[in-house]
Parts: sequence; C-alpha cells; structure tokens
Amino acid sequence: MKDVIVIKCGGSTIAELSPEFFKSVVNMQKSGKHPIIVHGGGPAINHLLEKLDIHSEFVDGLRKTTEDVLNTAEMVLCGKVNKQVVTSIQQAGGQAVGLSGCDGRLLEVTPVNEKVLGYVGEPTKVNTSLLTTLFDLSMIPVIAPIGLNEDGVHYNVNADSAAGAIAKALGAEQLVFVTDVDGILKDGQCLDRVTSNDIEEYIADGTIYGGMIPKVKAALSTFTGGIQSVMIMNGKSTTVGEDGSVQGTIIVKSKIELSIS
Ligand SMILES: Nc1ncnc2c1ncn2[C@@H]1O[C@H](COP(=O)(O)OP(=O)(O)O)[C@@H](O)[C@H]1O
Ligand SMILES: CC(=O)N[C@@H](CCC(=O)OP(=O)(O)O)C(=O)O
Repeated sequence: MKDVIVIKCGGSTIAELSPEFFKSVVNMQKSGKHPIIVHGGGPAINHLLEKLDIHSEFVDGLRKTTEDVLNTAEMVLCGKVNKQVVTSIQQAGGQAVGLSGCDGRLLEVTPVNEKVLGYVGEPTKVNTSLLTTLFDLSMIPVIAPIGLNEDGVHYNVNADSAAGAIAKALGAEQLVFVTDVDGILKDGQCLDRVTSNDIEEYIADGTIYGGMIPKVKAALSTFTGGIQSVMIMNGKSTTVGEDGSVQGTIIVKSKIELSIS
C-alpha cells in the first residue's frame, strides 16, 4: 500500500526521541502519508526483570522468554512504553491508538524455537484491515510487539520482526529502523552498501551481532513484499520529512543490497 511508512522505534533510543521527532510523524500524516509506529522496549524490560530478580538472556538478538519473562515484557511493552509513545504523539498534535499484536488479532505468530527460546513468536499473519481502518479514522497506530497464536497463547515478538512483518503485509512504501547507531558499522565505519551475502558473512564473522541481527533479517524479509527501501538510523539525530523522507544513513534499495540514499 502506497503511502504507508512503518517506523520502528527501538527501546535503545525511545526515551531520547525528541518532541520534534513526534511532530514530524504527525506532519507526515497531515501530508497524506500513513505512518505506523512499532516500538521496542528491551532496556525497560531488562530494568523491570532485574528489579523482579528474573533472569533473562538473548540468543542472536532474541530474548529467551519463560512465562515470567513474557508476563514482564507484556507489562512493560503494552502497559508502559506503548502508552508513553501514544502520549508523545498526542502531545505533538496527532491522534494515536495503542495496540498490542493481541488486540484485534493484529499479529498472529508461531513459536520460533520453543525448546531454545520459549515464548518467542515469529509473525505469520497480520490483520491489515484493522490498520487500514485506523488510517481511515486518521489515527496513527502504535504497536507493541506481543503476538498470539491460534489458541490465544501470548508470545514475545522481537519488535524488528514485528515491524518487518507489518511492513511486508501492508506492502508499505518504507520501513525505518530508528535505533542508537547510525547504521551498520564495520571496523567503526558506517557501511554504504551491503549485499545479502555480506549480511550472511557479517553475521557469521560477528560484525553484525545482537540486536542488529533481527533488523537485517527483517529488512531482507520485506523484499519479497515489494518494499523498495529500508533505512537504519540513529534516533538521536532523526527527523522525518512531511513527504516521508527520513534523514538517515542506510537504505536497503533492492532485493540484495543496502546503499546510501
Ligand atoms: N554491525 C553493527 N553495526 C551497528 N550496530 C550493531 C552491529 N552489530 C550489532 N550492533 C548492535 O546493535 C545495537 C542496536 O540494536 P538494539 O540494541 O536491539 O537496539 P534497538 O533497541 O534500537 O532495537 C547497537 O547498539 C549495537 O550494539
Ligand atoms: C523476542 C524478543 O527479543 N523480544 C523483545 C521485544 C522488545 C524489543 O524488541 O525491543 P527493542 O526494539 O528495544 O530491541 C524483548 O523481549 O526485548
């Protein structure tokens, strides 16, 4: 769907996003685009897990999720972070509706690897008509990455995967990852151009690790959905133009390569 811009706001940077950032999202909508925010909240989840003395660890950027971890993640993402983002948009003059992937069965998932990761889900189905209905009401959807399976069991979903699946399902015009680094770094330099083969190599040799892995995987997965460009950018310096253009560093331009805009 033309004019849909999916903006994934990482937990690494969400607290630092400026009022101007949210104003630019609202202006984007006023100019006829349909922005959707998908947010993370990894550091806030870590903080509450530590307070509750619940152990958690990551495997290739995905959090191993026991029932206690799931309950904590859901409380933080849906109860706290989601409502903070909704409020920020409303303070910037827009109208926003906060949803998790469970609301309206927005994000149906299957387990990624129940044995290793527990309650971690990979999106399989997106309720796109719920999102387009919100567009018709001039609402900006703000989505927390908790999904559910066919039986209604809740799963923790990496926010990058959720954003990729939503962008792909809607045939979005653009997918933007707002995070705490300028783009994909190698030996301290931000890379201009990265092929899908490079991505495999960089994951294998450790250049791309941790939280960057779900981002590049989500970026690659959107290509089959017709996305033309995926950007990774630093939330500390992010502004979004009214036309949906984003001042950033890296664009995935085709099915196989990332390149600077
Ligand atoms: N090659 C890479 N280039 C840049 N960042 C990388 C790379 N490999 C791993 N990372 C890590 O990915 C992090 C961003 O992912 P993450 O911490 O999950 O942020 P977010 O909450 O925004 O999703 C960076 O802060 C960095 O530590
Ligand atoms: C399965 C999985 O890893 N879920 C993530 C969901 C939040 C998230 O993705 O937050 P960021 O965008 O800040 O990384 C987690 O529990 O941290």
